[in-house]
Amino acid sequence: MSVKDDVTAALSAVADPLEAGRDIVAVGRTAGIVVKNDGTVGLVLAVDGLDKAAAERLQAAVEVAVGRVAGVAQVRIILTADRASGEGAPAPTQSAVPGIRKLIAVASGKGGVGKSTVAVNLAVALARQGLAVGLLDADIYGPSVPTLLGIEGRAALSDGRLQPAAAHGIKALSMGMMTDPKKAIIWRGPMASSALVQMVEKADWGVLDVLVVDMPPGTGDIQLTLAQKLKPDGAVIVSTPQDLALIDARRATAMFGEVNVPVLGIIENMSGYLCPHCGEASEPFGHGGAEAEAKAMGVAFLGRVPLDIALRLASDAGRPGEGAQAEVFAGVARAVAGSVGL
Ligand SMILES: Nc1ncnc2c1ncn2[C@@H]1O[C@H](COP(=O)(O)OP(=O)(O)OP(=O)(O)O)[C@@H](O)[C@H]1O
Repeated sequence: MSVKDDVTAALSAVADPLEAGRDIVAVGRTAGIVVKNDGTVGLVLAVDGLDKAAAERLQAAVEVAVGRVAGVAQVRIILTADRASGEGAPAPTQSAVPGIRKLIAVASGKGGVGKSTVAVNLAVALARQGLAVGLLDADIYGPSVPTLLGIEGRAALSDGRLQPAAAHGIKALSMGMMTDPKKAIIWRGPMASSALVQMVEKADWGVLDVLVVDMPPGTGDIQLTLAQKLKPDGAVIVSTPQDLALIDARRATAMFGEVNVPVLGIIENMSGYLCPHCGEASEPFGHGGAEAEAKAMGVAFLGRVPLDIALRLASDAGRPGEGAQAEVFAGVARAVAGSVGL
């Protein structure tokens, strides 16, 4: 038997607090069991119908039962209160999607500023910090996450559910894995945003600490609808130092403000040029513009990534998390995780 089977068996031995004679697996309180290589087990526990004390007792019972299974080093339980919860029920600790604790949008006011590069490297850096991470490439105009992660082919379906691909320690789904890359598809606004919301809600992500969503660039209807429907816990805005990009970054910040999504901060990408030959840094577009803009808007400045040919080459080859910029992304990941309470 696998560790997952043993975990399920252990859960089946926990009595349901409401339905006498039945266990918590039989009544459907458990879902999304994942077992990681380091022995961490994650699962979703529905505590609807229970008051705070009963929910805490059940959580403790599950922790003890699963913790006793051979091969389990750590147990992570995500509580959900899906069905109408009574007064005093615990506040949900996850995002609006059961099984996904936090959702972070990576956005930019305009295209081509390196939003996808940042989203992929941020996701990989978060995973290196021990978090279970998913990445949704919601960029309908130019989905680049498959290339950036070195993923080929279409997404698999199992039991009618889309299966994210595993790469570089994260799970990923992309619009580019839905269609023939050679065929252009024309999405009408509402169609695109509802397809994307379904990819968050219906795909088989398992239990995630955080889902990073690489948003479509810009601040139009699709972006606004997505931000409204996905209700991210926070947004990271990517900008280059040029004035025009900064005006768009301001628009993107305002758009998230409109739908009450906190902006976690701004990253200045292509900030200065790192000469691959002499290592000298020059500044064709200036630098520091995004930092000043962040200050003016009262949002955090998360860091700057220079124009680095090594980063572009690694990105094109599907090898994120390499080279001199890995440290910058690790710092951004720590700041972002901290600000959403991960
Ligand atoms: N800091 C950087 N140094 C060097 N090249 C970079 C850097 N950031 C991004 N690039 C390169 O710039 C190009 C555009 O980057 P990316 O696809 O991430 O941008 P985007 O904002 O997501 O674009 P889109 O408008 O398609 O969404 C890619 O070739 C990428 O490798």
